[in-house]
Formats: sequence, C-alpha cells, structure tokens
Amino acid sequence: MSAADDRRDASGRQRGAARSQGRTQRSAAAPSRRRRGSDPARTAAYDVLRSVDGSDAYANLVLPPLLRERRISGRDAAFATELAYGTLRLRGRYDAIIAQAANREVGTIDAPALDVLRLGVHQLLGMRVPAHAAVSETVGLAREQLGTGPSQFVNAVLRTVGRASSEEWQDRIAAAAGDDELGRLAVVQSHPLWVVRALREALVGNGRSADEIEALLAADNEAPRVTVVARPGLVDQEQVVEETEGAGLVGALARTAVVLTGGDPAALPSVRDGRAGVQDEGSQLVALALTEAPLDGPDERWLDLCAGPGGKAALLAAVAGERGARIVANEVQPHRSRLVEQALRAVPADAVEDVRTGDGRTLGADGPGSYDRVMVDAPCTGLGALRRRPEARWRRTPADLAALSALQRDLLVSALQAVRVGGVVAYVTCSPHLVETQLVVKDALRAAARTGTDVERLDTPAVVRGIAAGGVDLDDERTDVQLWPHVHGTDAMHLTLLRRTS
Ligand SMILES: C[S@@+](CC[C@H](N)C(=O)[O-])C[C@H]1O[C@@H](n2cnc3c(N)ncnc32)[C@H](O)[C@@H]1O
Repeated sequence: MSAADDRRDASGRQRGAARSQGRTQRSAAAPSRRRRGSDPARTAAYDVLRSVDGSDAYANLVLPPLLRERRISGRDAAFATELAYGTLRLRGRYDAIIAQAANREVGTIDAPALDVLRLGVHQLLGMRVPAHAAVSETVGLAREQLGTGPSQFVNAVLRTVGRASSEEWQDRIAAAAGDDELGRLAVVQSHPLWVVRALREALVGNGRSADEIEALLAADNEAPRVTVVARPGLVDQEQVVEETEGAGLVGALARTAVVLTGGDPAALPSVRDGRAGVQDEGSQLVALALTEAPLDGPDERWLDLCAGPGGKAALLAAVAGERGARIVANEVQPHRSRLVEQALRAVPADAVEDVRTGDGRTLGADGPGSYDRVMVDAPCTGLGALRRRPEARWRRTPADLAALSALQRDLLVSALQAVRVGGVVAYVTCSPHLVETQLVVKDALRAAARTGTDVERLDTPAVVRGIAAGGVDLDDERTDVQLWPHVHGTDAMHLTLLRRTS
C-alpha cells in the first residue's frame, strides 16, 4: 500500500490511486458497478453489518480478515472500522431516528436496506462526513447492493435525516420515547432497557450515584483506546512507548500499560513476538492485583482457571517468571487452549508448568489445596465491555444470566478448593452486573463453607490502590473493586480478592 493509496478526504470519500486504479469492487454482474463502484471501505462496513445481522457473526472477528483480504488499510481501514463498529453500537438510537424519518416501523424495512440506512445515519450524525458525501456515497452503495428502487428510498430517508442535527434528532426520539427516564436513556444512548436497568443497579450497588448512568452509557458508545500490556521481565513499558514512535503514552493505572493514540498495535515488534499484547488496562490491573495480594506461606504455583485466549495468563506468567513461580493455565475449549499457548510463546518455559484443556469446575476437587494463587476470570455477559464488542448489547438477554451465574459460582467454588489454605483467589468478570459479581461471590462463599472451606475477603481496594500508578477512584467502604469506563477509562471489570482460611 503506497501513501498515494492511503487517501481519504474530509468527506470520508476515497480519492487518488485506489479509486483511479479501479480497486473498487467492480463486477460484471452489477452494471452499476461498472459505471461507478462504491467506496470499498463503506462496502466493507456494509458486509460486516450483514454478517452480524444475517449470520450472527462477531464484528471484531469478521472485519479484520475482510480488510486484509480486500487490501484496505491505513485511513480507509480506520474509516471502515469506525463506520461498522459505531453503527452497530448506536443501532438503537439510529433505528428510532430512521423510524421517524421514514415514518414507519424499522421492522417493516428490509434488513439489507435498513443496514444501509444505519450506515448512512452514522456518517451523517456520528462521523464528520459532510452531508452531501454521506448521502451520495450511501445511495451509491444502496444502488450497487440493492438496486434502484431501494436506493431511492434510502435517498429520501437520508435527506430527511440530514435536515436536523444529531442533538435535534436525540431530542425528538427522547420525546417520542415517553416519560420513563430509563426508557428515554435506552433509546437515546442506544442500549436495551434491561441493560440500562442492570447497569444503574450496578452503579448503586457499588456505592456510586444512579445519576452516573448517562455518562456510563455514553462511554459505552465511544470507541475505546487501544491499550498494550508490556509483559514484565519480557519488555519494559518505556521500550514499548519508544516502539510506538510518539503514538504511545504510559497508562494512568497499570505500570504495564501503554495507551496508543494511533497506529496498528500488531505492527509493534514487541507485540509481534509476544513480549507485549493488546489488553485493556482494567484487565492488566486485576491480573496484577492477584500477583500483589497478600498471602501467607509459599508463593510458587499459580493457576489460571479460565485462561482462554490467554491475555491474563500471559501477564501472570510473566510476573511468575520474575518471581521463580510457575503457572498452570486451564481452558475448557481446545481451540482457546491453543490461543493460550500462542499468548504464552514469549514467556520463559520454566514459568509455565502446563497449558491444559479441561472443565475448571472439576479441577478443584481433582487437586485440592494445590495452588498459591488462582485467577477465576469467569465467562460472563460482557456487559462491562460493550464499547469493545459493538453488537454484544443486542445479542445478550436476561436469560443468559441464570446459566452464566451458576457456572460462575461453580468455577469460583472449584477455585476455592484448588487454592491451599493461606492462598489467594481473584474472582474477575468483565461485567458489573450484580448477579454475576456480588451475588455469585456470596453464593460461592456459602457453598464453599458447606464443604468446610472458609474464606476471608481481602481489602481489594487497598491492593489495587497499592499497584495503581496514579490515584484511583474506588469505594473504600467495599471489599471488592468495580472499575468503570466513564470513571477509569477501562472496561467495567469486577475484582474480588479472597484468601482461604481453612
Ligand atoms: C472471560 S474469558 C477468559 C479471558 C482470559 N482470562 C484472558 O484474559 O484472555 C472466560 C473463558 O472461560 C472459558 N470457560 C467457560 N467455561 C469454562 C469451564 N467450565 N472451565 C474452564 N474454562 C471455561 C471460556 O471458554 C473463556 O475462554
């Protein structure tokens, strides 16, 4: 890709070499394409939306290979990414706007046309693409993908949307949503109502004000910054900053974190060879907290019970290597165990005892009292990482909670059996939902006590405060820690540190 190819003007429209060299998805089957191919970045975003809606695909798994296959890179790739992910995050808001502008329920609009409309609305209201370019390029995409009739409909709706600002549309859809404050927030901030309610309860249940809900929902709608972990003993934080050539800053919380202001993390030498990796700063902080939690007795054998794909296991193993400890990484899904092996490739071999595939729920009973430190990074709804998984909020349902919380409790009980008396367990979720966090911990402690395993809650805020580079806003009245995107700039990670006493 030459610099000449990497051109996208302020309108978000591709210009220069890529367009003139004809790399614009032409096809003999579509005469309109021969006349004027639509922009590959917009076509890529459209294809991602169709895969997500039509085939239940995950956008962050579909988009990167699609960009590589079509040789879309640089600013075009960034444009396609923001267009696809931003549209998916704000789908709820945009559907309410489209319904008003088209004067019909979105359920009556064909799914492919609705996806094109959503992309057009995001360009008009959520990106800095001038209205004429947003409309004409999106209508071109509609003509190419759907034909002339649907493209005229898209044109009419987008012209109506373009007549008002984002703020004006938000006022209109808020007014149409009725008097219920949470209902209004759900539509305007583009979250399902049950998620809004659960997040508000989680704020209050963690000693924060219910009034923060709007800021939290708004933070979920922002593209997260890419954060890299410099794995201790393998590469220094400063070295990673240097590799970024001015596009990296040390993180505000974790001594391992480098926050990228631009560029492709995969291009950094330390990320390529596994001495560093892409990891949210909150994930880094909770893994480091387990390594620093006070423990009685030896500190030699660690376990990561739910390790796939291996982000936390690699950080834990790097610290274990520095201390002469060893880690066992367990994961139930074989393909995710292979990802753990890959994540651990740069860690010295003597810091990794085993990467095993198995059900973590039986591991404690099979080898009781065997570990000094245990990480339970439990499978969860992911409601704390909605900004990172653009379509997740539309996929999850309250019904997911019952199955997940039972699994989470069983995994934590198993971890409490696997750890030796005096050893510590970290219970972690990337969800702040009270059912998956505080209630699971309570249930698991009760269940463990029934089998004679007693546990004390450690002062988790004190441990996190001890390792956070700068000040960190935590509730000292609680023994657990809940991070928040709108407060800490991290995913909403939950951490409870426990020490086994008998
Ligand atoms: C939140 S993810 C862990 C993320 C990982 N710690 C990291 O930082 O990369 C939860 C993992 O638990 C795994 N899992 C689900 N059920 C499990 C079980 N019964 N035993 C062990 N692992 C399980 C899932 O396959 C998933 O890989």
